[in-house]
Amino acid sequence: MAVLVTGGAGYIGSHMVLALIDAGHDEVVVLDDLSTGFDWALPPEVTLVRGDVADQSLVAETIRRHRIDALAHFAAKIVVPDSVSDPLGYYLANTVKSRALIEAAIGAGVRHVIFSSTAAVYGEPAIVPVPEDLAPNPINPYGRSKLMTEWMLEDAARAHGISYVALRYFNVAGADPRGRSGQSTPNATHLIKVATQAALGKRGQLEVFGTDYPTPDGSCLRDYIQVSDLAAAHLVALNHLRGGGDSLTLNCGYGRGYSVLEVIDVVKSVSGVDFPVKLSPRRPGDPSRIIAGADRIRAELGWVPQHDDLRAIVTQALAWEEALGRRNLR
Ligand SMILES: NC(=O)c1ccc[n+]([C@@H]2O[C@H](COP(=O)([O-])OP(=O)(O)OC[C@H]3O[C@@H](n4cnc5c(N)ncnc54)[C@H](O)[C@@H]3O)[C@@H](O)[C@H]2O)c1
Ligand SMILES: O=c1ccn([C@@H]2O[C@H](COP(=O)(O)OP(=O)(O)O[C@H]3O[C@H](CO)[C@@H](O)[C@H](O)[C@H]3O)[C@@H](O)[C@H]2O)c(=O)[nH]1
Repeated sequence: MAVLVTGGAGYIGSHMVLALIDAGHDEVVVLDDLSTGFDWALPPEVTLVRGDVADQSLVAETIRRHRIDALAHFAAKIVVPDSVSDPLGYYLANTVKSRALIEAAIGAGVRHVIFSSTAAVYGEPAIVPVPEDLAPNPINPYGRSKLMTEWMLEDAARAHGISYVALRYFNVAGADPRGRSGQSTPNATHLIKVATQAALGKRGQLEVFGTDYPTPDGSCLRDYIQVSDLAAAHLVALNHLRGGGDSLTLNCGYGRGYSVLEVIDVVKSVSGVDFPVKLSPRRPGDPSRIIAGADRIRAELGWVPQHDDLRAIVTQALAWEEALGRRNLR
């Protein structure tokens, strides 16, 4: 059996590839256009097909040639504020291209799909921690573009007899504890990444986007999940589907929120650097608080996180950022 990982050269996808290799799965094939990913992030035993997920003939040929039964679909555009300024670009990348991929994959014989969805489908939830059965209500084009793909997958799975797990990731952070991969995107916008860059002097300061939210300290609350824990959730989802399990939609988070200001304190404490912080206006598209209802994935898949520790997550992110500096990458 073989798995096709779209976006496998990216941050989270590369950790999924490592998890599959570590688990001894027969064959791992990555489809990636390297728009934000890196071929060097892939171990040598992986086959990289460089191309677009919407190239249906490439997708079909790849699936048939490698006898792929399962698709893990990570490839996407991922920056919430960019989706506000370029909504049509996000609907193309995350919705239209996913439609083409799903169609080609089902046509070529894929039986199982794991989809990278997002907490952004909930928007500004009335309940936190947010349970999966709360009606989605995204407040930015990124969340909408992903929700539409969840719906396409649900409908296509029912019509064509395949099974899927849609994993709604909360805020993904940290790096492979063995130092093999991490968040490498230049000009990344994610808080922990940006804060580690500020601590290492790669950025002059860190901006806090909004201090007037209805939260205890006025900054936004997020649920930060460690990236290898998230990859492990994909592995148990894959085993569930291959074992004949039903389609599922599951949150991936720890069920606890940290404010932006709390995260900054931890990065300062772990790094020992009191980098400059600027209090700035709100960023477009940001919900004030988003925390996972985290019970269902444990109950359905038996997933047990191993890295639920913000200090450890920050330590890994710092170590990876230093390693990137040594590789002369930003
Ligand atoms: N990072 C987070 O906190 C977070 C949270 C929720 C959901 N997600 C989802 O997780 C997935 C992976 O995110 P990431 O943080 O690893 O991002 P990333 O940018 O590091 O990875 C995306 C990968 O997809 C590739 N790609 C993009 N468009 C492509 C296309 N059309 N064809 C082929 N390859 C393409 C890129 O080159 C890159 O390797 C995304 O679907 C994202 O929406 C991420
Ligand atoms: O330099 C920065 C960067 C971020 N933030 C704030 O930090 C929080 C987290 O922001 P960020 O790390 O950019 O993540 P999100 O915008 O919450 O989005 C991430 O988490 C979502 C799930 O919650 C995913 O869907 C997205 O793909 C992923 O980028 C937000 O309040 C931001 O305003 C700052 O204050 N300063």
